[in-house]
Amino acid sequence: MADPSLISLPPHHPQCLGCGPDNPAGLHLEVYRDGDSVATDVAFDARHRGAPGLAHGGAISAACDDLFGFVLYLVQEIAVTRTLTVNYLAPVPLGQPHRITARLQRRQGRRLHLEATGTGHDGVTRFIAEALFLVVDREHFTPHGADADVLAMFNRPPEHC
Ligand SMILES: CCCCC/C=C\C/C=C\C/C=C\C/C=C\CCCC(=O)SCCNC(=O)CCNC(=O)[C@H](O)C(C)(C)COP(=O)(O)OP(=O)(O)OC[C@H]1O[C@@H](n2cnc3c(N)ncnc32)[C@H](O)[C@@H]1OP(=O)(O)O
Repeated sequence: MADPSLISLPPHHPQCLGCGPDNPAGLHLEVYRDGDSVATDVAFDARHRGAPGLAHGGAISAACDDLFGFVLYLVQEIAVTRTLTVNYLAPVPLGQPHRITARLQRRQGRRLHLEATGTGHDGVTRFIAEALFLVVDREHFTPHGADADVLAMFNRPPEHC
């Protein structure tokens, strides 16, 4: 993503399936903030194959889910996926870059309603996603090993995102 007005966001942690640079099985998403939205360019490869030549729906879903996890930086809340719905509008060919853009659609108390769109560089929108994330407290994660540094990233002032 070459636009210098976009702000790079840090990965959730180095081993994250979606964005962790040190996860050998990961998607290695690099995510940017663009105003109230977040975006990533992803080209699914042979590791993400579903039907021959095409991306697996689960890989697409994982990319959307992880990107929604970056909207949390803007909302400044810690939340987890309760529901995730992907509409697969058209097959996603391997090796073709797609831009996924996500944002908060609305908030109702603990409920964060999120939406995303995945569009190829050819201009074709091939998938859209909606998710319900529920805000949780830090104790949701701490028994499983999340440390304070990771958790603090979700509560930084927005100007630092
Ligand atoms: C996302 C990142 C979070 C960051 C955390 C920070 C550090 C962790 C370390 C690193 C993170 C790294 C990577 C992850 C980043 C991104 C990945 C993408 C995100 C994920 O991959 S994340 C994993 C998958 N995810 C889960 O592992 C969740 C498992 N699940 C639960 O842990 C519980 O399920 C929980 C806590 C979610 C809720 O449990 P609960 O008991 O607190 O809440 P409850 O069920 O009572 O619902 C409360 C209110 O929501 C309403 N409600 C419920 N369902 C509804 C529906 N479908 N439609 C409309 N309303 C609904 C109810 O009606 C009620 O409403 P009311 O309050 O008005 O009564």
